[in-house]
Amino acid sequence: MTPNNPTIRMGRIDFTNVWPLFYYFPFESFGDQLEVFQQVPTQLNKAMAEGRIDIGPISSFAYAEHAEDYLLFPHMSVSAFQHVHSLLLFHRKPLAELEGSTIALPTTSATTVNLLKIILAKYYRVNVHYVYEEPNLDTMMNKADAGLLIGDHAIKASWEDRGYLVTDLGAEWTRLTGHWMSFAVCTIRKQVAREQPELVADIYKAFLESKRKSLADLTSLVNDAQRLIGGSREYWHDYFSNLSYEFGPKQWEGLQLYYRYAVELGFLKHEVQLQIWQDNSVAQVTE
Ligand SMILES: C=C(O[C@@H]1C=C(C(=O)O)C=C[C@H]1O)C(=O)O
Repeated sequence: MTPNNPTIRMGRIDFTNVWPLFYYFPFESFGDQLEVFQQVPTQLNKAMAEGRIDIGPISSFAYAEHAEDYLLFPHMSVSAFQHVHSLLLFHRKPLAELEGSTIALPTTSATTVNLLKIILAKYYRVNVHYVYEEPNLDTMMNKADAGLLIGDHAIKASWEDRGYLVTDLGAEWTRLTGHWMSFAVCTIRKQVAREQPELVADIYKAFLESKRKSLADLTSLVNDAQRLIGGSREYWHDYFSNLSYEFGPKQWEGLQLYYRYAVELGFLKHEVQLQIWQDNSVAQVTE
């Protein structure tokens, strides 16, 4: 990497939920200034932590673990107020009766596994045993009493009725707290924001433009999702319309509550300040 030909390494979540941020992103116009790595969230979280990528959406839980090194892009996230439709716990018994159960967690998720732990510990007060598994519902349910899936794995599993109870963790969070929840946030490594402010600003603007265009007319995204993943056009239209890609005060408030609970339960080592990227400067969100 030289100052004349800087390259930024971008992560792209390998799930449909982020499509609006990337669908109209003009990759060609950035040429070799941009390298893209498409992976599931936990792989991106790790790549970001190890300095192998510089920018892109990661689990909001992973931001909290490295908040001193990253900034958050405003107006970009994968958030919801109530149902998400792709963060699902499949279980044989009601949540309140899970005491002593084994729950299989997917190796793909950081935010939602901790959200489930928070909900069960704080609100249901059940002690359970967690095991990590590849995101396959049949394997999970063979080994455990409940299985959590996220992203497209959750969506596909939700289309087949295996007779399990299904809890949407976004809906459950909002029902219990009255708050929004942001599952993925868009981060930029502070050092890269400092060293390559213009390229970073151009990438940010391109993300916002992709989001604007995608949400203004979902037709192409819906058709592609149906063709590549299945389901109905109505399903995908509702799925994209129901998610929120905004990241502003309402989402910050929900996320800060999640972080506070995560600290309280020992899942995070210390309190988290949200540091928001701005063109050439940084704003800190205080409560
Ligand atoms: C809405 C979703 O949010 C996600 C959940 C994540 C997590 O649990 O760590 C990370 C990124 C997003 O993919 C989803 O996966 O469907």
